[in-house]
Amino acid sequence: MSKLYQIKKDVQQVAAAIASVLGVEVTITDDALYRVAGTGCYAGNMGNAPIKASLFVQVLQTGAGVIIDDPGENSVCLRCESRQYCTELAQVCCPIQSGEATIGVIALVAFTPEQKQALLARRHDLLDFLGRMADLLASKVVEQERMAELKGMKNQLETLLNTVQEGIIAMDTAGRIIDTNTAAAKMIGVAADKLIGTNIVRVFAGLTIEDLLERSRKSGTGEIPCWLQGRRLHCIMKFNTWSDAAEVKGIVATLQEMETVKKIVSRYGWEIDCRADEILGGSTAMENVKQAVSMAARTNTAVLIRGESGTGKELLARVLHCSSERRYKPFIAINCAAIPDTLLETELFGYEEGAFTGARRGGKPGKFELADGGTLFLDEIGDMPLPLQAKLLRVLQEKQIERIGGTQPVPVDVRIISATHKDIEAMIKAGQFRQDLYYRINVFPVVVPPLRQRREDLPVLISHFLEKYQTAYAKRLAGMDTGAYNLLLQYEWPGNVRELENIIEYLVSIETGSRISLPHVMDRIQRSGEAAPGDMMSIAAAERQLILAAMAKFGPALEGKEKAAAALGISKATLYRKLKEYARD
Ligand SMILES: Nc1ncnc2c1ncn2[C@@H]1O[C@H](COP(=O)(O)OP(=O)(O)OP(=O)(O)O)[C@@H](O)[C@H]1O
Repeated sequence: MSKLYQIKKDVQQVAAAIASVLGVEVTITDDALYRVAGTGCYAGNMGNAPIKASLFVQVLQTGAGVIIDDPGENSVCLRCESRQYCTELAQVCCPIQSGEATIGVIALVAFTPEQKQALLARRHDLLDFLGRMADLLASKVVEQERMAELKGMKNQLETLLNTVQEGIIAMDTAGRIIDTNTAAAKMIGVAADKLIGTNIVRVFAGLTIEDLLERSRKSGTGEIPCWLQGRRLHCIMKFNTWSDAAEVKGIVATLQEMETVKKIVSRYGWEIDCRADEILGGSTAMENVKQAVSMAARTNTAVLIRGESGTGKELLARVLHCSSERRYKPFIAINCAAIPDTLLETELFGYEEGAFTGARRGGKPGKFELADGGTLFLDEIGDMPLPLQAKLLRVLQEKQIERIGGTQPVPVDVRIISATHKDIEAMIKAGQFRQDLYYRINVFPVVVPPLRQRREDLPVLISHFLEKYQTAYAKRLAGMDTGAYNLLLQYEWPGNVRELENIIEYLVSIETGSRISLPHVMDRIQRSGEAAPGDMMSIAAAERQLILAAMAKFGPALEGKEKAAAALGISKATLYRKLKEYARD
């Protein structure tokens, strides 16, 4: 489609205006010689086939205007196919130029002697006038091209905005919505065209204009509470301003639904690195624990995991979550002992804006809301203060929470896994733990025995952590001295698997020789014991057992003692001193 054809309405208007002012007929063709507009006898003959007038061809080729007073006879007309039917008496022809290109021809035609006289009398003025009309049409073409370009850019931008998952709302500085993408309209539940013109503070009831301006000045992010026809829109909003020179012209808000944020956290934060075979240990005790976890994963009931610190309670809780139907939803963990009592309530249940002095703008969701649809792991539940135990019980019964300072209950669907190393039954007797809460959280009990009661698991754990930390420290060791290995097997492990993992990491990191040696192990275990004085006996006992085993193997003779000291990696003097101590006991 030619450039002139795209503005054919304008072209026809110009043709009609010229004809009525000058009293002659007008015809306008495009650069392919198709008639785009015409008056009088030309009016009904538009765009069917290219016209064959050789005069128009010449104007298009030369880009210069022509006046002829003898159509049919003029030398230009000699090549014209319609020459013998030509009824025209005079013509003034002018090219229509757009930049360097000639995009059409505009012509005035006289069919009567009066028209011819009028035309020829003012021929040069008329050529000049036609030149201006041609310029007018050329500028219309440019305008049309710009409009098409702008429309293309607008479509591109709209597609872009509607492709992003975040909601986007543009507004003026008074909060009046100017534009919005489909994601925002969908989140709010109102059609985009209905939102345009509405003030944002009418959509988000908790927002004021002052608040909006302050947030946008600081490019702030926060939750905006919002109730839409009884539905709570839980989203995170970020505000930015846009300016023209130094003046702020408007504000853009981006919205993300909490549900989406939680899905991302859940997907990328956890789902990918959690597998049931991460629980190591083939002892009967551990096999029973693994079986219990896999059974609990098939249910939706509350699980209470009990065991000493470092036995792997959190690991079991994560594996349980990942093996359950909730695996694509969040797993949120909170350690009730690590957070001061006063903060624990807000951490669990969240708060609304203005709930207390210093409360964050827009409020904050609690762990219950973040875990919605997934699992909440309440570690060290035995440390939860009594008043909060009562509130937790109510939430578990009613399956809804109320943020601190909030007025509306928020429904939550959360599976609870709790863990403790405390003697909860004794705490119940002492009035420190609510019995009714205990029944609620202990529907499915799982007990993890301490490492010292399942020593069969030690070899697999030792070799796993050795492998893990050799890779981490980019080292390759030839293994471990027998004495060192035996000490690890005999030690009491009061800190359970966590302590074992820490010690092996330390041993791998400091070892400069090819094998992990007994003195390093003894030294490290000794220091571990110093941190927990109650466990000193177990280290001493392990050491005694080792030395006596070596003596039994190599015999009490001088040579045997020398061999035992060498195998244990200690000096003969130390061996004699130790043996003297044992003899005194
Ligand atoms: N059976 C196991 N197999 C492999 N790794 C384990 C095992 N048990 C524990 N671990 C590892 O030991 C470390 C401590 O485990 P975790 O934090 O789960 O213990 P916990 O009982 O929850 O401790 P706490 O009561 O102190 O919170 C983690 O690095 C965990 O991966």
